[in-house]
Amino acid sequence: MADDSHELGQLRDGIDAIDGDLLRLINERAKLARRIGEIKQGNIYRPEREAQVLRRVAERNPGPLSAAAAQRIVREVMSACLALEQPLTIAYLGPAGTYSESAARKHFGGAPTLLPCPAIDDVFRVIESGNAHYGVVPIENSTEGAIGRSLDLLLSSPLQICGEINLPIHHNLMTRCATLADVTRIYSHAQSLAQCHEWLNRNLPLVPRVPVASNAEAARLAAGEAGAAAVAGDAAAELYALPIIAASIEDDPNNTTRFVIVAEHDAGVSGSDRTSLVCSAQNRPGAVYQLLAPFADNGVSMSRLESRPARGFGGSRWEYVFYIDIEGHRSEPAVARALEELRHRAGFVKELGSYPKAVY
Ligand SMILES: C=C(O[C@@H]1C=C(C(=O)O)C=C[C@H]1O)C(=O)O
Repeated sequence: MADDSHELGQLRDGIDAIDGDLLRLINERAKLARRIGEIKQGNIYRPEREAQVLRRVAERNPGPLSAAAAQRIVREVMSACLALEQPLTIAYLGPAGTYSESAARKHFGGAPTLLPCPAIDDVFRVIESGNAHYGVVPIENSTEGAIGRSLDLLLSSPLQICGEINLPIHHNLMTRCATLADVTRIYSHAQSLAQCHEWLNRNLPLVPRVPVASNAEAARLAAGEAGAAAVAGDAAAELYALPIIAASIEDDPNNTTRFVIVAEHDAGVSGSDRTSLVCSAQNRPGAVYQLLAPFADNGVSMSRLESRPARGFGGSRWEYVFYIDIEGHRSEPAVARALEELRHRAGFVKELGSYPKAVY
């Protein structure tokens, strides 16, 4: 016992010494970042540089910490360093406690001020009016498909995409009830109820499901009403201090939502990038094939193709617009050539931005 405590004491002295070194080094790093901030003009935040830093952390990580754990730590260090250069305000689809908030924190860390917006339209508006630096909006869900409003706004807004965030979506059942048997109604967003319907059918088949505006709103209601439960994420449980009585109840364990970061500019080259664009095709045979040929001809991979009704865009001439994600940055020769050829073929092309692929 005495030896044990002697060894523990030595180990803790070792940890204290390392923490001292870490603190000194982190502050040295912060001074360099601050100096870079003084030299840089305009755009302070560099998504491509942050992606490179995080990728290198995974490549060089000697363990035993997992690459993801090491990346989360460095993400927070960068977040704090960037705040010294420029305190950021990030708009997101609120209210507080939503998955959009979790996505914003995952990407920007703890330092920025987060500004919850009541609708996706408001996220675009506050950035356009200069009341936030960047915005986080959902763009597609692996189970439910595209988020139409975000696609429509990207088409009509001058904002660009400067980054993407993949967030695994884990729904939890949270309630003040002691057991499942005490739950008399379940609040959640309709999409989340749909994503958990097998679990709910199995475990709470007779309990009414009440769709509400957001998962965070569901948690707020469940916190205040006896017998009520909510299906929502960890952030909502924490915000409303609701005990989770069943975790990860989504039917598809790989359920993931992809978010994009919108800003006045897109990002520079990081070495592993994606480019998003939207274009129109006429409603005639072979039109879509014609549109896509420049990518194949230039060896550019396409990672996503989504069509949407043109909805008054471009008069009645175009029936559909196509949202296309390709691999590579618009400044890379093969991508630039493919885009140039596309411009000759499509009635309309809008580049939505080039940005680093999500790192983790
Ligand atoms: C330090 C810089 O500015 C910011 C902070 C970074 C960091 O802490 O590593 C990286 C990119 C920028 O968002 C930089 O441009 O290198």
